[in-house]
Amino acid sequence: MDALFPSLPELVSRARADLRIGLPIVVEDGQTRALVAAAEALSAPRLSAMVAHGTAELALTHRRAETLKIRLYDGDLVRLPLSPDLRPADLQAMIDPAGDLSTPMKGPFNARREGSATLARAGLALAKSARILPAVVVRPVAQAPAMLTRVPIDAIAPQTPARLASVINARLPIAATIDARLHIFRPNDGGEEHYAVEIGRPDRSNPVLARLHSACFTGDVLGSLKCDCGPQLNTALEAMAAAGSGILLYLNQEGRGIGLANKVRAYALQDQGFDTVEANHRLGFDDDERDFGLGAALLREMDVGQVRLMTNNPRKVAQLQAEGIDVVERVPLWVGETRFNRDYLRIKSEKSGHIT
Ligand SMILES: Nc1nc2c(ncn2[C@@H]2O[C@H](COP(=O)(O)OP(=O)(O)OP(=O)(O)O)[C@@H](O)[C@H]2O)c(=O)[nH]1
Ligand SMILES: [Zn+2]
Repeated sequence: MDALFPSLPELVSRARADLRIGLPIVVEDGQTRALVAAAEALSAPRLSAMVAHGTAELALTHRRAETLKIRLYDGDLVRLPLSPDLRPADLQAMIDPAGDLSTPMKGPFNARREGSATLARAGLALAKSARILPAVVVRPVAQAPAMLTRVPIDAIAPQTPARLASVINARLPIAATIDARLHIFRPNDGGEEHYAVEIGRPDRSNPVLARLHSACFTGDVLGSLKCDCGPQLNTALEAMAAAGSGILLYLNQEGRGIGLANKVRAYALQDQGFDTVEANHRLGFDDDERDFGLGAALLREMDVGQVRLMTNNPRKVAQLQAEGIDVVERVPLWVGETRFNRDYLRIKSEKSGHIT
């Protein structure tokens, strides 16, 4: 029978789906457990039920805490006590920076010092991996309610990478070359699928011309002028076609790993005057939430051990090296500057260390 029960990665997958639809989950650390719900997705009746006992708290990342001027006692996060008469609009104002400038009189907020932040931290990690705002309502409980998904804390540890399996590949003639093949990879934790475009037949005994491209719906599909992703994608494919071979990994890490909805939230903040990094911070995210270990795992899956990597991002080079992929050369990829993305590209080199 045990074979029919959910594995830890499967529980995480369920938990992510539950959070996104506004259902609380139970996070357990030994005998300690709490209900955890995504603040963004909670309906008014569920929010009332979560805060009714007066023991619930709101966990926010240190990035959001900085914007709200909340003193940190837990290092990377804060826990704010929630009163039983909390109104949905007040919660919204704490978690969502959209109204920070129009209603700047929030607070002062005092974070909890007593108790453990372990379950709250796990809840925030899950919310990030579900691509929703990193803001969770946490309520300690003695017993786990039977109908809710229960996740042991060990399953949520960020150092537990998903295993990726090749699903299928097929020939795909594209504008850059007719000699291309599209590969689909699927993780075992219900997360996003990732793709590889293989151009020609790369010789694995030599360094392979490679690119880790992060999904950008606005740039890749709509031709947005706010970033350089579309031109980078096309230029990389054309360079591989010209060289006769190469591998472009298309990683579904939209918005530097925060998801499209949050990226568009960041764009709305950029409309208010914040830059790309400040916008991420106000939403509660770090500058870059991507894990390029994923790229290394896919390259290994495709039998590639050495690459000439097309990128301006030194983090990509460092993370691939750290994961055992030999980056023998960095090939710069500066294309697609427009008057709409000039500041964005400048901020990337000033704040994110991109090599110009
Ligand atoms: N959060 C956020 N993500 C953005 C923004 N603009 C573009 N992105 C995302 O950033 C990712 C592309 O990252 P880049 O920094 O252009 O490129 P890189 O992949 O880090 O580095 P290169 O290899 O040099 O291109 C894609 O996932 C885009 O969706 C933004 O303003 N905010
Ligand atoms: Zn883009």
